[in-house]
This record gives sequence, C-alpha cells and structure tokens, in this order.
Amino acid sequence: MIGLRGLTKRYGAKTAVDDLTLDILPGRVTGFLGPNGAGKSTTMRMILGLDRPTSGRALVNGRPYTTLRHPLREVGALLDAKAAHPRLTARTHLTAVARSNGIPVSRVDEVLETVGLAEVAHRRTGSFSLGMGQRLGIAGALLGDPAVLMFDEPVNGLDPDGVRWVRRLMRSLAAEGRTVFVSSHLMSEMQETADQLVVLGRGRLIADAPVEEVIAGSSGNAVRVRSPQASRLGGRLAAEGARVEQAADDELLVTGLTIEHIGALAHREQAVLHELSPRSVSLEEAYMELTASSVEYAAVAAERKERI
Ligand SMILES: Nc1ncnc2c1ncn2[C@@H]1O[C@H](COP(=O)(O)OP(=O)(O)OP(=O)(O)O)[C@@H](O)[C@H]1O
Repeated sequence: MIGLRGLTKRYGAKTAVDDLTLDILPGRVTGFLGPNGAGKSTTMRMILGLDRPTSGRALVNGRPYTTLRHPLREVGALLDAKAAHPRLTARTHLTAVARSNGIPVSRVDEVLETVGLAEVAHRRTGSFSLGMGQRLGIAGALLGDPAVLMFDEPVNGLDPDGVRWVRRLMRSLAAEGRTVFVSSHLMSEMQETADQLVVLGRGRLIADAPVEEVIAGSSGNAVRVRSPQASRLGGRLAAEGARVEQAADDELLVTGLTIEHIGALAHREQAVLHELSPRSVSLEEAYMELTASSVEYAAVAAERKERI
C-alpha cells in the first residue's frame, strides 16, 4: 500500500504537488491521471525517495522509502525506460541490479521470461527498440517480487500487442494482491485497465474514485429516447426539468432525469417508445470535463493562436 499524507512539493514559487492525502490500496490497479505538469511524476519521485517533499510524507507499506531495508523487494518502479547502460546486455544489467539489492540471481531469468525478453537476454540494451526498453524496465521493477509497483507511462511507445500485454500484466499483478499504481495519458487504456482513478490538476487532488464513479459523475451522461412522438415527449420532459436535445425527428437525448422517471412519464403521456437506453460518456469525455479548468497550457496555446 502507498500512503500520502499532506504531501507537498514546491519549486520556488511553483507548487508542483499540493497537500495530497490518500491511500493507494492493494489488489487493484490505480490509474494516475492529470494534464501535463499536474504533478504526477513529482509525486511518484517523492514516493521513491528521489525528491524530498517540502512538507508531508509519502509512505510505502507504512514507511518512508528511504528507511526501507530492501527497497526493491518492497516497491518496484518503471520511471525511465532508458535506465539501463546501453553497452550492457539485458541479463547483465538485471543481474547487477539483483546482486546490489540482495535479490537471488535466479530471479533474472524468471523476469526476462515474464516480460518476453528471454530470447534477447544476451543482446546489448543499446540495440533495443523503445518497446523492448519498456519491457526491460518492467522486468527491473518485477525483479524483487515487490508488493507495490509503480509505472510511469508504461505503454509509451508500445505497439497494440505490447499495450495489451501491459494491460494483462497490470491486471494479473493486482489480482495477486499487489498495489499497482500507473500513470497514463491514454484514457481508453485506463478505462480498460484501472479499477480506481486518482486525478490531479495543478498539483491538487481532483478525484479519487472508482472508474465507474468518475464516468457516472460526468454531466455528459444521457438517456437516449426514440419515439414517433419525440417532439411532444421532449416538451413534457423539459417541463419536468430535463435538458432535452432533439437528435433526430424521432430521437431525444435527455439529461437531468433518471431513466425510470423518463419511462414513467412516457407511459403517462401514452407515447410509443422504440428505445429507452442509457448513453454513458467515455472516460476520456469525463476526464476532459473534470480537468477542464486545470489544463496549464491550454490558455497559453489558445492565446498564441489568436495572435497568429
Ligand atoms: N526539478 C524541477 N524544478 C522546477 N520545476 C519542476 C521540477 N520538476 C517538476 N517541476 C514542475 O512541477 C510541475 C509538475 O511536474 P510533473 O513533471 O510532476 O508533472 P506531470 O504530471 O508528471 O506531467 P507530464 O504528464 O507532462 O509528465 C510542472 O509545472 C513542472 O514544470
């Protein structure tokens, strides 16, 4: 488990991470989202003791990372896929990491197998593709068989096959009861992979909730109603306080009333229904709405455009 308690990081006048308090629990994949510059990497670096908090604490299994006796056996992380020396082979690199962290060298072949690099274990990492580099980074994170895993943009540069492989790996690590904390900008991927989402905006916590809850909280969720009496029904729904959009002659998109309420009203109005179905937004749409006011660079970009 990872615990953040009032975690804050300032760089001069800039507050990169602002008073974060939350627990990232085992047995699930927690997605870590936020616009560029929101403070995700800084948070992860503080959890790993690579940055000192200005105030507050980041705890791994109840203790600050820097006090862990065998850190790699407690928490594995992929922060920078290019961490291996290019002249070392994959096996030599991992063996050195294992030796210097008191991890049995027998783990090296196991993790190479897990990440699908067994056949290129003797190749220098400098010749690796971006995807192979990501896999090697993940192998390094798994080496100490830790209960806590953190991945910063693990699918960056991976082909669709690699993306699916990472998704399955995350899910299986969580199913084994581990804490899996993963940052990503790929909303469709997070919708498939994560159970819980932690969303940051300008260093502040915007949401800490199950994926379904984040999606359900979007104002874009609507009920699709198809009826030959759509116009008349639309008028009645609006009178009951719904926001009604007439999508076609026989189709309405209704927000602000439950599907049950709409069904009952249609019945009272003796309107024939051809369809009454919920239309959920994607995580991407819910996320855009949630973070709309936290996008650091959007205003600047728009301003520039205006000037051009
Ligand atoms: N060493 C540093 N010195 C000064 N400012 C920094 C430093 N590291 C990060 N920042 C600033 O802190 C803020 C948070 O950055 P961070 O890299 O944690 O965001 P992020 O959410 O990981 O962004 P991205 O999605 O682009 O990776 C940014 O405004 C960044 O410019």
